[in-house]
Amino acid sequence: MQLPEQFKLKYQQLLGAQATAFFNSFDQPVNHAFRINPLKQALPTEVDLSHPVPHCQWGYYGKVNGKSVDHQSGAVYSQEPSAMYVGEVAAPKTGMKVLDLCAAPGGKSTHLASFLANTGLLVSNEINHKRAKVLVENLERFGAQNTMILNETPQNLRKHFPGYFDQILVDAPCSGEGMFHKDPDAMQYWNLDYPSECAVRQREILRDAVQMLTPGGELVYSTCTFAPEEDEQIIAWLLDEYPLEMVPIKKYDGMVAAKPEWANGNPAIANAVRLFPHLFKGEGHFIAKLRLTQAIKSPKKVKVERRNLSRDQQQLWDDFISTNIDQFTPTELICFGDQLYTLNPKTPQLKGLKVMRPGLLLGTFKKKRFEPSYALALAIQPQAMKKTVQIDHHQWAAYVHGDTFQVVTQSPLTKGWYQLICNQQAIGFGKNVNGTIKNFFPKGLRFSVK
Ligand SMILES: C[S@@+](CC[C@H](N)C(=O)[O-])C[C@H]1O[C@@H](n2cnc3c(N)ncnc32)[C@H](O)[C@@H]1O
Repeated sequence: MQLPEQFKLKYQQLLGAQATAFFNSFDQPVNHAFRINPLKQALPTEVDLSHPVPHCQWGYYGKVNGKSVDHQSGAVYSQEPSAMYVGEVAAPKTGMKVLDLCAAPGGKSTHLASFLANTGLLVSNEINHKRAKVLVENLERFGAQNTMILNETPQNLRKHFPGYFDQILVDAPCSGEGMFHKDPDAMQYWNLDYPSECAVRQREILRDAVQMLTPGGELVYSTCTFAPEEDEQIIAWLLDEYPLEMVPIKKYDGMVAAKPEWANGNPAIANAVRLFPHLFKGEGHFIAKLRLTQAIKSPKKVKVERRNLSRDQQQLWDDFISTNIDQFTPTELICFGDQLYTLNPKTPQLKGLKVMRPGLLLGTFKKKRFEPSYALALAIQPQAMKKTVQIDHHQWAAYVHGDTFQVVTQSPLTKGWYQLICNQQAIGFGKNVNGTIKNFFPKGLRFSVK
């Protein structure tokens, strides 16, 4: 690969004897991997689970077919091996309130949701609207029930959530040197000054992030770049500027300590970790974990959002639940227009925020009926449903293409909603009308399986 000349000079100086191996790693095959989704009870069946990633409990080396049941049902999430270590370092505890500040397309958010296991609250935020839509798709497919998705600037979030979160992940926009290998186009933005320009933005984001941490709260900072300006030097600045202490990170084989000598020499920086592609089977990452030792912003008393359903809406939802689902009792509900969502009882008032999803989208009220959402179908375990129907791969292909299809069962199916199951995974809702399953797969997600 033709790396920028100044990039080579810079890393020749920084890495010395290791530089050649580092440059050669850009000519090696890309490392593919995926995580399995612990929120789904059944294991994926179309991927190879014989090569586990040592540093990620749900990680496996290998490729996922984007047009497979495993992918469409959210049973797997493609993620390169070094990016997987970010979620593993964060490892939020169940019940925590967690913010993923730079979240799209959702690799780390889905990983955080795996740890939270439908407890606590995950606020998954993306500043770019187009990317925020992809984030919604990926989180809904993953089936996380406790996630609010926002499309906000860090500055605006800071005003709504002072001192609020137990953990914040800043997977920062960066110069992306670790992407050059997979996507050589990423090189076109690079010049010698680019890392320092990115560092200005990273400091801005972090200034807002630390103010949203509760005392004792954790800040995880990561980049997919090798540039010390965006890695060690950012951590040095954070330690100088704020009451933060480093939390040591376990270094698996091939991972190395961050380099204090590439910043101001503060030895605490070595608690952070570097994943270099010539030493480790992955594209490369920098990860640091810090803890806030004293309050920066005293949390103001947060006014929480309130349930706002009309009596008719409540009745329609209760009827839907009693006919269709055995085990699902969201504590709070909220209507946005005619759409019904779960609402975490700790959710602060949402006025003034660009909300993509206040919680799990349950469905839509349409005149005198309730239509369940695709997101709900993917968030409920088949075992918790009253009515499911097994479909084969041909019927699945018809479903994801947007077609109706027939089902033949020993005793005829009753009228109404069914969760459709293929390879033991929930893949959506269908409505049975005389043996024909009407299709409710969202139009924007349809695809054809060749
Ligand atoms: C490295 S990517 C995040 C990848 C994501 N965490 C994942 O694992 O899928 C960084 C994200 O930061 C967003 N971003 C760009 N400028 C930002 C800013 N000023 N504040 C917050 N986020 C920003 C980008 O749109 C991008 O989606």
